[in-house]
Amino acid sequence: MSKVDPNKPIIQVALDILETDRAIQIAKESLEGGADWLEAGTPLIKSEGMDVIRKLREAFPDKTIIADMKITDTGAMEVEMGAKAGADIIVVLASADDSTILESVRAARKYGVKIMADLISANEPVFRSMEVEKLGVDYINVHAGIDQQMEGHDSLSIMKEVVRKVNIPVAIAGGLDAASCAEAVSAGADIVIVGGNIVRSSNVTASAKTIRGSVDSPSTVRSMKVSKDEEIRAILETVSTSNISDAMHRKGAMQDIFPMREGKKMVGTAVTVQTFKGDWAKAVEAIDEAKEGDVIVIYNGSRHVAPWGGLATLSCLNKGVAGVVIDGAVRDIDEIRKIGLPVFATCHVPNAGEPKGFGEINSEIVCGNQTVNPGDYIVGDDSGVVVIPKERAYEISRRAKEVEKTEQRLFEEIRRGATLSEVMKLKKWEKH
Ligand SMILES: O=C(CO)[C@H](O)[C@H](O)COP(=O)(O)O
Repeated sequence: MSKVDPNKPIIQVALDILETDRAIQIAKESLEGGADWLEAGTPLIKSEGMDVIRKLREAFPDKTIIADMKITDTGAMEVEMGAKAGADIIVVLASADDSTILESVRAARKYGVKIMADLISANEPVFRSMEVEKLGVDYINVHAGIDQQMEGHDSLSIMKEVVRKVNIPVAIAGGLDAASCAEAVSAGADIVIVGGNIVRSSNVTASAKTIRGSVDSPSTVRSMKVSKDEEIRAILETVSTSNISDAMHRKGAMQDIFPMREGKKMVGTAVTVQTFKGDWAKAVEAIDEAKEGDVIVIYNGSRHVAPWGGLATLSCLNKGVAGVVIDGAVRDIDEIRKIGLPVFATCHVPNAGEPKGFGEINSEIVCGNQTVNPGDYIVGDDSGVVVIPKERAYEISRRAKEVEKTEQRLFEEIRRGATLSEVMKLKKWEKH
């Protein structure tokens, strides 16, 4: 059942979901899209226990089921549990002690199941893959964990080395999408393990089909190399400020800053301006400093005199500035709305201040009660504005994308008729 045909790579869908009934539904939809193997993900097993394996076995009697138990100790006992619950393949951490791996392999032989060794966080993963092969494991998984992926790790380069060193089937996991699956298969992966990009999709079947297509015809998939900044901006264009706030554990949102025109998304890197009540010189000079794709972020601190209006907004638009955020007032709101550049501010008033020239451009400021440094990523939409420190922009943008994917799936379940409290299993997950 769990054989690997070298000419037909396997798609293993990782059911990293917390509830059995949702996991079974998503498993069905993935299989309809062309997935081959079903993995009970580690969070699913932790949430539901080994019973989830029994339920998956009952629902899918002929399918290969993997229990991603990430065994670190008591190998024999845990493999026995997985096998008796109905798993075909049980995952052991490659970084576990040799004695645990040996015991897992022995128990697997006794109960007629296979062992997959997961190289996640293993020291010297290529060398360890050869060692665990010798210890008798049946498959190797070269894996960048979800937290590691958020910081930019990927498993492809290590996988390319591992496939040259071992003779057992090699799986790859870690944020795979259609493009990276195609690349992995072309580089020799026998099994691609895909979680988020299938199970958190609003159309699981279509997403599994896309992966199937890329795995079966990898040469037709084009992947584009882009810079980190381009990647961050591209992700931030697709997520909301609410997704980002969730990803930052409710940090980063500016207080009392509102869109002056709704329906305008803004993504860019900060040019900061510290000014004083109504003094608009530095705010306007910052337009000359700003580059295309920057957001000018101004602390002005007055609700009664505006350091910004229609002329400055048009000047920004001409320079390709992505938007403006002002802790303070703006004026000419009708012109600003017509020009269409995203402008976020505390309020609007008719009074202009004076261009006195106090303050600074590109120093650390506080705007909307959030610290902003030059180069931080600023995102605005109808919900408000969030600041992402530049050092964590790659990680946070990717985490926000995961939040967005999870919400897409929840929206789909609500569209199908469930209530929010049902899809969230609120009662079950209330804090005790
Ligand atoms: O084992 C896992 C995390 O430890 C995941 O199942 C694996 O990384 C696949 O999920 P994704 O494609 O979302 O990374």
